[in-house]
Amino acid sequence: MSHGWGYGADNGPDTWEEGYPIATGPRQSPINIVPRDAVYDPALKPLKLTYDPSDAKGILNNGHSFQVDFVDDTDSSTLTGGPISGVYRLKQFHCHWGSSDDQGSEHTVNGVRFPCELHLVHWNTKYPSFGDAAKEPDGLAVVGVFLRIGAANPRLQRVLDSFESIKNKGKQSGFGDFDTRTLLPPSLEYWTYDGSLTTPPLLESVTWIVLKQPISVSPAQMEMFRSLQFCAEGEGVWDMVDNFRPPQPLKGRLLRANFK
Ligand SMILES: NS(=O)(=O)c1ccc2oc(=S)[nH]c2c1
Ligand SMILES: [Zn+2]
Repeated sequence: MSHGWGYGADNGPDTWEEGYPIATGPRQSPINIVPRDAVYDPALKPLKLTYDPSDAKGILNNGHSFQVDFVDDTDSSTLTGGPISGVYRLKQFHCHWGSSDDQGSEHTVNGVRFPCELHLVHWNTKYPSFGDAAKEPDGLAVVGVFLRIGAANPRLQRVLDSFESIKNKGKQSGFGDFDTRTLLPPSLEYWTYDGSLTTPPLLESVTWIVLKQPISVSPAQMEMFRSLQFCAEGEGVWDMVDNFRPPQPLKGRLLRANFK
């Protein structure tokens, strides 16, 4: 049985092209963000993120990251404005992180890697579902937030505290009443570009919205991310770390900013 994609030596990002030829496509993510190359676009609207805490459903270890899933059958948790048109619903959030504090993010800024990157995944309600939207060039919008080492972040703690119940792949537990808005930094200034999912199937359906201002995370909190496991219970010990895809070629794409 061919093992699935992952982040190991024999199934990591450099091997993904075998199963997913789009890996070398024209709008792959992540990218290295070079602020001086970003074009300020005054037509870009401010982001409007409206999240209902009661939409939080559960938290899952999917073998690649953890993800917090949301009820998405109404417009109660949405993203509007910014570079997108229409209404996108919050589906899930997850993170990517490193084995040490000097790596872990997927996007980089002037080549600088952050220890962790948060992704808030939304789908365009002009399509019937996330799965349908993920196949469309304007189907998804992911808000990326960098985490940088600093003071412990109390807003993260509720997520981190749930990790002991989802240590291994396939484990899930309830995760209700969570105000996702509290994870965002004070400033919603952003860069935006057309990209893709950063994990297989690498579909080129994502409008990326990467916030300029990071949020904080402490070294001890980063160790809690690293307590998760890639493998299922009883299948050995394989710390869930370095679950990030490195930056991909920009291939002539425009990077815009909603700030000067
Ligand atoms: N890392 S990411 O680009 O935000 C992202 C978001 C949603 C996804 O759904 C599948 S399947 N793979 C995904 C990757
Ligand atoms: Zn992601």
